Amino acid sequence: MKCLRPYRTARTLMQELVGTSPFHTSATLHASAHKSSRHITAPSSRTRLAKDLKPRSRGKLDVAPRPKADHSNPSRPKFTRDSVPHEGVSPRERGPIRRRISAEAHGTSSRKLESEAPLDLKHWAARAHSERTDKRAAVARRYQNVENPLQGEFDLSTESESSRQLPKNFTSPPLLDGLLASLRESLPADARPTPIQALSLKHLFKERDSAEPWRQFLLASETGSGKSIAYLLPMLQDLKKSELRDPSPTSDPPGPQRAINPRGIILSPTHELSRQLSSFAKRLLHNIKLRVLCASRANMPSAPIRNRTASKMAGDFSGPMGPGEFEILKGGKSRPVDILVGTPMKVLEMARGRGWNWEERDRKRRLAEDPKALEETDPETDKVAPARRYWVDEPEMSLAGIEWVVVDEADVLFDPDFQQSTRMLLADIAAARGHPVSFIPDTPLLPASPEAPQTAAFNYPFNLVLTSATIPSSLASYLDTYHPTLTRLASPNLHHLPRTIKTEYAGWTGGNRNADIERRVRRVWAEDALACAKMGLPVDLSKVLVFCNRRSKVEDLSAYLTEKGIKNVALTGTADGRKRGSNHHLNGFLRAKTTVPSSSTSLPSSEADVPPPPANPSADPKENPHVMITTSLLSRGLDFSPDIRHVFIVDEPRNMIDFLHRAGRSGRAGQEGKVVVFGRTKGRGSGRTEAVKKRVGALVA
Ligand SMILES: Nc1ncnc2c1ncn2[C@@H]1O[C@H](COP(=O)(O)OP(=O)(O)OP(=O)(O)O)[C@@H](O)[C@H]1O
Repeated sequence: MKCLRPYRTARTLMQELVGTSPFHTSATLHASAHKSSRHITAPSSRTRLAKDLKPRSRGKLDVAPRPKADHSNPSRPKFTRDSVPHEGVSPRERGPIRRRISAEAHGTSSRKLESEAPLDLKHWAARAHSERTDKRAAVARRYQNVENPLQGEFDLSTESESSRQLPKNFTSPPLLDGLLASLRESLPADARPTPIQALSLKHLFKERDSAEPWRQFLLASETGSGKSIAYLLPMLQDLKKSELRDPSPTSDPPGPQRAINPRGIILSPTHELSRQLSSFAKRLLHNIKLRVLCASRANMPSAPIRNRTASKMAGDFSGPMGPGEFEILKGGKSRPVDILVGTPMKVLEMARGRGWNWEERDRKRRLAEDPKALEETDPETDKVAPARRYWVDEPEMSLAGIEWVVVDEADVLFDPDFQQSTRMLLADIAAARGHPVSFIPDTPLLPASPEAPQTAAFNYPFNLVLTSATIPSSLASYLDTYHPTLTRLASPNLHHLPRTIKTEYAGWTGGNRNADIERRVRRVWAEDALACAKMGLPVDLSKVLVFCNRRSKVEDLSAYLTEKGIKNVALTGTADGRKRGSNHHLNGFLRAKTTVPSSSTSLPSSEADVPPPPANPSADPKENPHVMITTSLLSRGLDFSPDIRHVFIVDEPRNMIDFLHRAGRSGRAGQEGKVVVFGRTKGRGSGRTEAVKKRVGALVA
């Protein structure tokens, strides 16, 4: 008799066909959730925030005291949630008393009375209120047990008495009149130094000590807290003062004379940030007349040009160039430069000569394309074929006069992608100033062995200022080893979200994710329109910044929103707009030069005062893009317009450092902002969202 085939489930059938189970058992789900949360909870030392900044040796740490709540400030957001629902009396206070009296009068239990009470509007409101508060208390209890990644961070008990006596305004110590005037033009009239600026005023303005002329500082404070002013003011003031002391130095700086001889350099990770910083520095300098140059792509191409002949390359340098003058290649206009702003690679290119690393880059490129390409031997000489020869231009910048170096976004510029060029440049400057420091290219940035930390210290012959909103453990241990005398200045809110940023979570519906994002954008605009209509103000729709993890996702979402009639700007590393020498591709999203955040908003006193809303074509999202979609490229340092009140994080943040920087593009300088984190709230992947929620919850100040 023919034997019956055993009963096979759909699962086993599929397993046989595809070789693995396509279904998720609870075990595999758990494993995948565990794997994904491990991805977030066990970051490497590069992506893990440092637990403290206490120097292990001679360096100092100064943490600004926590500012006291200023209730008199009208710009402070007023939270009306949980306000008492009726007649100004809390139902929590009233409820039990009424119940007690009634229970006594009737001789019954309060529980019974409560259930029998008629459900009028007041009771309903009281019950809704207590349900809400209970729910919030439950959520708070849930997050109480979350391990705070920053526990023990910046123990304020170590704060010295003197750190409480921080300058309360920008005149103390006196800034140069011209600098103070420019600063006042750039900030609101009632602006006071932020904690990091107060620390800078206290520590960075000290007169140079002949015994220790060069100092090293770390400025660490949350995003949007004014670090740029904290380092620009002391640097600009010092450079101006030294110029006033010695207007025409008789002796040129040592070393070869070059077209530009800056006295200060600001390094940043992107061209966009360099341009914004240089234009901000220009605004601060227009009264004291120092000169700033941004070394951006506008000045010269930065990629190797393969079919470039030597004569064409030489042609770029037509025109006379004298010491202290810089021949702008396109304009042909020469001008002296005091401060240069640029990326480390760009500045190295100017200091070493264009093309200095092209041979090596070409070799690496060819090796990446075909590992055997460079092994081929030349049949005539029987030698390994050499890499292609490139023209190396004359260096056009001298590093010998540099007195200040600022490394903005230090955690990026000391991460593996940038650290080699950053350290190479610092070593070049030290060598040009006659005090070489040891630098071995290709060595990874690792702390030296504990036995020899002091011998490894870098004593650079210039003032060095490092700034960042996040200090990863790897950077903290590097600084301990190589910069033992570094003075660390930190704000009390470091490694937390700015207080003005609220977080919100949005669940995917399970359908098209792009459609979910579109719906959310439209909801933001509907809320804005309603709020404006209520106040009788012209419609002012928020701009939304959307962060994705991958370029393909940026392009896909951009195409979808365009199809749905939402104009947007999609910006990835290879975007054409980035190749121009300006920030025009970010127009409408970056803080405008003339925009000064107002600390007090005056509202119309009555409806009769409300002027008719003017037609503003730029406020129409169909005319003007109100959505920018990008990757982490634009998450660093850029000062976005206060119109950006919403940041959407649509892909799970890679780590909390990334999250803090992305979220920090809104809610800058005390403005309100909201970060909306998308994730799965049910089913597969919801564990990952829960892990992100916990991590983000720990960052809320
Ligand atoms: N004391 C102040 N009062 C009011 N506004 C200020 C003050 N200091 C700076 N600002 C404004 O705050 C905004 C953010 O400043 P800035 O870009 O320097 O922040 P940041 O700390 O460098 O941020 P990030 O970490 O994102 O780079 C700027 O528009 C600046 O003009």
